[in-house]
Amino acid sequence: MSIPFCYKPSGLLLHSPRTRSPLLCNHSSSFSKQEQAHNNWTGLKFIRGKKLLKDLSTWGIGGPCNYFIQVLDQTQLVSAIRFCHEHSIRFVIIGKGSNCLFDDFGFDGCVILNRIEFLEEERGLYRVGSGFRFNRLGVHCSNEGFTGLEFAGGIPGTVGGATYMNAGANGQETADAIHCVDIITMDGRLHRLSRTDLNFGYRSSPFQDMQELAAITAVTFKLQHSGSAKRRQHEYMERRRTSQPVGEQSAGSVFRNPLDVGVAAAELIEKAGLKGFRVGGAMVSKMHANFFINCGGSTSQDMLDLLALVKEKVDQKFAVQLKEEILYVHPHRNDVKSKQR
Ligand SMILES: NC(=O)C1=CN([C@@H]2O[C@H](COP(=O)(O)OP(=O)(O)OC[C@H]3O[C@@H](n4cnc5c(N)ncnc54)[C@H](OP(=O)(O)O)[C@@H]3O)[C@@H](O)[C@H]2O)C=CC1
Ligand SMILES: C=C(O[C@H]1[C@H](O)[C@@H](CO)O[C@H](OP(=O)(O)OP(=O)(O)OC[C@H]2O[C@@H](n3ccc(=O)[nH]c3=O)[C@H](O)[C@@H]2O)[C@@H]1NC(C)=O)C(=O)O
Repeated sequence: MSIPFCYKPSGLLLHSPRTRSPLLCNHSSSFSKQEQAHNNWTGLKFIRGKKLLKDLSTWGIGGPCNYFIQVLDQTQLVSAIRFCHEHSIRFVIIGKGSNCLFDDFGFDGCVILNRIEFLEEERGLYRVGSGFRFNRLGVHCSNEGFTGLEFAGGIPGTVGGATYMNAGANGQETADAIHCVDIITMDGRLHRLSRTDLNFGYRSSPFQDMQELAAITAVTFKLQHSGSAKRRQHEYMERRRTSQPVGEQSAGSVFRNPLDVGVAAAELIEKAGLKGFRVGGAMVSKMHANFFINCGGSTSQDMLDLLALVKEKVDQKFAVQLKEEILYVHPHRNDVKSKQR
């Protein structure tokens, strides 16, 4: 199946979460007892009010979500989305939570944790579940002598997250290796989108603006043979270990590089004298200035304040307006701007 038109990304707001509201139904939840901790729905077990988002994010920040469900295959994912539709519950799909800032107030909708992890391979074509670890895929393909995903080694996200963000490093991007993407739309239908119909950019994908998208379920990558892929993957991993605070609680780069300026966000932040700068438990990494660390006990507000302060200082000093790469998931609303200062 394919969607017969081309999705074009418009101006992106990467700091704005695409918390998806159910489009079809409008009746209220059938759960009468709010204190009920678990619910079964067509065999799926929803955890109510007890799952802490800090345990689902690499930043280690975030309060409880109203509903939580882990899905292991596409059928379960469709059922979970249908459940949200039928009970008018907003939902977000997350992978490793390596690019998300959750709020201490949590999330009043449903968090769907994507664990669709299959891998099918045939002569350079790798069809992978969107919950498959991107790091593991990069190492696996490079070890098998295929080039295109060497940069994925060391990236903490999932294949779905990497496709959604068009993750990149070391001059390679996820989009360059994509052959096609399988998605579920909000009406519950499955579609296969060919790479030629998808416009990607630096850290941008058509999925970020696709109103009818419910979730990416699988991605097929087309890779070429290369005798040097394994060596390159090792080099990239070593470079990452020596330049990024790998063992600390972070969400990778917090700002996108301002391509029009031609200077990395990290360099601007360092030159503004902000390395090691702290707000509460949140700190600009002393190792890499575009990584913000939860040094222990950072609240979401600490991190939001640090983001705002760094933006302000860089703007004052260099007249450059940094844009977030990370996604802030607002606890109640789709509109996050009111929360950011
Ligand atoms: N280059 C590097 O070193 C690093 C790169 N990263 C990148 O950050 C990204 C984070 O990946 P990951 O941790 O898995 O993502 P997250 O769990 O952080 O999810 C982030 C957002 O991506 C969207 N998303 C994730 N999975 C899916 C899916 N299957 N279908 C539709 N939307 C989805 C959702 O957006 P919404 O809610 O708006 O729909 C979600 O809120 C990756 O691109 C990763 O490679 C992260 C750290 C370091
Ligand atoms: C970590 C991420 O991706 C990373 C990816 O791992 C690396 C490696 O290729 O390249 C990007 O970082 P980056 O642009 O900061 O790359 P680096 O090579 O570390 O630094 C760029 C430049 O900034 C300078 N730099 C870096 C860190 C620092 O504290 N100070 C500084 O001045 C470096 O000297 C270099 O001249 C991606 N980030 C973005 C926003 O494009 C992520 O997306 O989460």
